[in-house]
Amino acid sequence: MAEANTAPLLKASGVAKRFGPVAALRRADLVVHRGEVVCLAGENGSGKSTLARIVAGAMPPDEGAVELDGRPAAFGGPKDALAAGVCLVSQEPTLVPGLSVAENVLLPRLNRAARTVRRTALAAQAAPFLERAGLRVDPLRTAGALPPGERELVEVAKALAAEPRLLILDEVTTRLPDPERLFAVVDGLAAQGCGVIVITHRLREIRRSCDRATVLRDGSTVAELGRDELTDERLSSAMVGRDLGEYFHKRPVAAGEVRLRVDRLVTDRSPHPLSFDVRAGEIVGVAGLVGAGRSELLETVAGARRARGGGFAVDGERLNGATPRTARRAGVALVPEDRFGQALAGDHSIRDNLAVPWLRALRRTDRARDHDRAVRAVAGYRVRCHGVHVPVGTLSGGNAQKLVLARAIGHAPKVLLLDEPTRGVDIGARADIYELIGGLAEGGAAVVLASSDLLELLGLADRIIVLAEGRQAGELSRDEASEEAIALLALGGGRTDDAA
Ligand SMILES: Nc1ncnc2c1ncn2[C@@H]1O[C@H](COP(=O)(O)OP(=O)(O)OP(=O)(O)O)[C@@H](O)[C@H]1O
Repeated sequence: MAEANTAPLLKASGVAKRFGPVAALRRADLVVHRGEVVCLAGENGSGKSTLARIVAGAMPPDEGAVELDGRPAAFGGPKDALAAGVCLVSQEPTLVPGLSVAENVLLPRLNRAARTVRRTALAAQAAPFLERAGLRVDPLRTAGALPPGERELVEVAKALAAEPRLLILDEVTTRLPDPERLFAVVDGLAAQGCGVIVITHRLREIRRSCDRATVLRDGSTVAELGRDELTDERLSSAMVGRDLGEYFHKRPVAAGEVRLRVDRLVTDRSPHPLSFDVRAGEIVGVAGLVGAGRSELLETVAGARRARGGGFAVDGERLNGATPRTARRAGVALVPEDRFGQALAGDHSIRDNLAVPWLRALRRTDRARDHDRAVRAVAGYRVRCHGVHVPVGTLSGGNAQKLVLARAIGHAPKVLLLDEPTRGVDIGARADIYELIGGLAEGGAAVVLASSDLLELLGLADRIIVLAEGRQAGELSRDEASEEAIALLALGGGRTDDAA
């Protein structure tokens, strides 16, 4: 017993895993001690999620050993891992959409305990975990009705309710407007002796929350960085193997013709009309907390939701009652937040997914052209894959996101609507994507960028519109914009520009 206590909480050594011809992990090592927060870092496709899933019992390794408290952890599945206190919050959703928020939060416990608990009692039990996760919703609401950001917080609450000894957070913060709140929870868990593995591409979050970092490259552990070594330079050169230099290249603020005019638009989330213009060559940022109405605004302009009032126009042509098809014809492209729900067909190949917007226009498919286009996109966006014939569902999260972008940008849109475009994308590819977005704007497109990554907004946007509870809380020029100014408006402070 004493021996077990001195062993690390988690020790994974020499872990290898193949998926057919793809070696997702070759030789991965990872150690986590009690009370430690360890970052698992690496480029898209380096094997982080695969290692996380093996540790959490979702699949066995082909080779290598996973030990918990010094004992072999041969879990038969995630339930076994959960029973041993290992809990994974993964990149892709696990909530049961038809169940209530409370039932989802308590699902792991419900399996163990009696199932006849009344709904109101469940709501009361779930409430403290929702509160800790920072989500204010009625616990009896149906989980499937929540927007993606709020669903992510339900996932966090569900993990907290499982009272983990080892918590794995795989790209969780990319959907959260206030990652600091989650990191405060992580600090609290670590102080109680819980081990935490954080997977994130945001270097600032690594520095903020982690005691050290284990870096994977091509499926093998290549570096261990201590707390003092968690600098942007050390992290990025360990992950990518090259120096990335400056991320954002400031473009002169463009003053072309108005390309997108949003005119007293009322969306599902914003009963208060929204009005703004985006000129050719401009990148306009949209900031706001979860539930502020960012995604609904973009989806309405892309024709994926019906406008409840007002309208919008592209190059002076009003698009009333737009459908995705009419919006696309008018030159509007959307990169949605929910990549698998709205953008990609997981069972279909990279080639077919990239071809989708052109299929209808061409009326017949040109396989050779689709193939060439896919090969070019995969090379240009550095998508890690084993050929363009593989199903996109087998790609790592960040690589799938690159495909959604490749498809939207490849369509040479007049208006590009980006909803969390770099969610889960690694730092190397992120630099490439920022350059592409900037290039598209310079070519005359009007770009609307909704992001919860404030550095991304501040680095790319010419001006920033801040939404708060479906209302246009204010607009900040490049000179006025700062993290503090955005946060103040997003929290409801500052002026209100109600365009009613
Ligand atoms: N089920 C699967 N079938 C086939 N290939 C897979 C499967 N799951 C993962 N892979 C491949 O294994 C490699 C590692 O993927 P993994 O998701 O672990 O990477 P990651 O480091 O988490 O990437 P990201 O930062 O993009 O999330 C990738 O090349 C991916 O395409």
